[in-house]
Amino acid sequence: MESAARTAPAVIVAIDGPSGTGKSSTSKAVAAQLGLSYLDTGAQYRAITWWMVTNEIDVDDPAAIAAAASKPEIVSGTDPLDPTIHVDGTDVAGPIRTQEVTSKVSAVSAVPEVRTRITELQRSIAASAERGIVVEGRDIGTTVLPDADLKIFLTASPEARAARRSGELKGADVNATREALLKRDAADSGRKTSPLAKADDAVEVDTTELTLTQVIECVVTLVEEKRAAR
Ligand SMILES: Nc1ncnc2c1ncn2[C@@H]1O[C@H](COP(=O)(O)OP(=O)(O)O)[C@@H](O)[C@H]1O
Ligand SMILES: Nc1ccn([C@H]2C[C@H](O)[C@@H](COP(=O)(O)OP(=O)(O)O)O2)c(=O)n1
Repeated sequence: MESAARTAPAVIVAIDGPSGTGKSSTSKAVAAQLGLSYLDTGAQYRAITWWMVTNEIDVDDPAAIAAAASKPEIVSGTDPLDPTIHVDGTDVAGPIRTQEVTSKVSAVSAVPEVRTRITELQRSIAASAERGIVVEGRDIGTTVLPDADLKIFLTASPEARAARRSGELKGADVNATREALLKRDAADSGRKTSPLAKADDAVEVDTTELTLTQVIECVVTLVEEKRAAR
C-alpha cells in the first residue's frame, strides 16, 4: 500500500450546466484520465423519477412526491469506465432515459424533500471517494459541494445542444428537441430549491465551438493546475 505521504490528496471537481453542454462526456473522460471516481447526479434524479412513475405517484402532486421521497434505495456505481445506477436492486440505466422520465424529471427534482435526500447521498459518495471525484449536475458547485477544489460551468448555444441531443436520439426533430431542452432549462433554473446556477467561483467554458477533446483537455489542465498549486 502507498504511504499517505506519497498519495495525492483527493480532488473534488464539480461540473454543472444545462442539458447537452457536454457534462457527462467531459466528466467521465476527465475522471478516467485522472484516476478519479465519477458521479452522474442527473441519473440519480432520473432514477427517483422512474421509481415515482413506476409506482404511479402523481408527479404533479409535490406532497405525494415528498411523502414517497425516502422510499426508493438508489445506488450509484462511480467507475467512470462503467457507471451504474440501481433502484431497489434493479438496473435502471436504460429505463431512466425514456422520454417519459425526461419529461417528468424536472417536476420531481424540484421537490425539496427529494433534493435533501439526493444531496445527502451525493455528499456521502463524494466523501468516500479516496482519490477524489468528478461530480456533474446542476447545483454541485452552488449547493452540494460548495468547497469543491475546482468548479466548472459548461454552456453552449441552444442550437448546438439540440443538434447534439437529437443526434443521440437517432434523428429526433432538432426543433422539437430544442424546445424540450429550453423548457427543462427554464424549469431547472426557475425552481426555488437549489436551481441550476453558476457558482460565483466557477470557471465558465462555452463549448459551442469546441470539440469534446478540447473541452476535456481544458478541464484536465485546470485540475492539474489546482493540484500543482496545493
Ligand atoms: N464539445 C462537443 N462537441 C460536439 N459534441 C459534443 C461535445 N460535447 C458533448 N458532445 C456530444 O453531445 C451529446 C451530449 O453530451 P453530454 O455529455 O451527454 O451532455 P450533458 O451531460 O451536458 O447533457 C453527446 O452525444 C456528446 O458526445
Ligand atoms: N444536480 C442535479 C442534476 C440533475 N437535476 C435534474 C434536472 C435535470 O433536467 C434532470 C436530468 O439531468 P441529466 O443530467 O440527466 O439531464 P441531461 O443529461 O442533461 O438530459 O435532473 C437536478 O435537478 N440537479
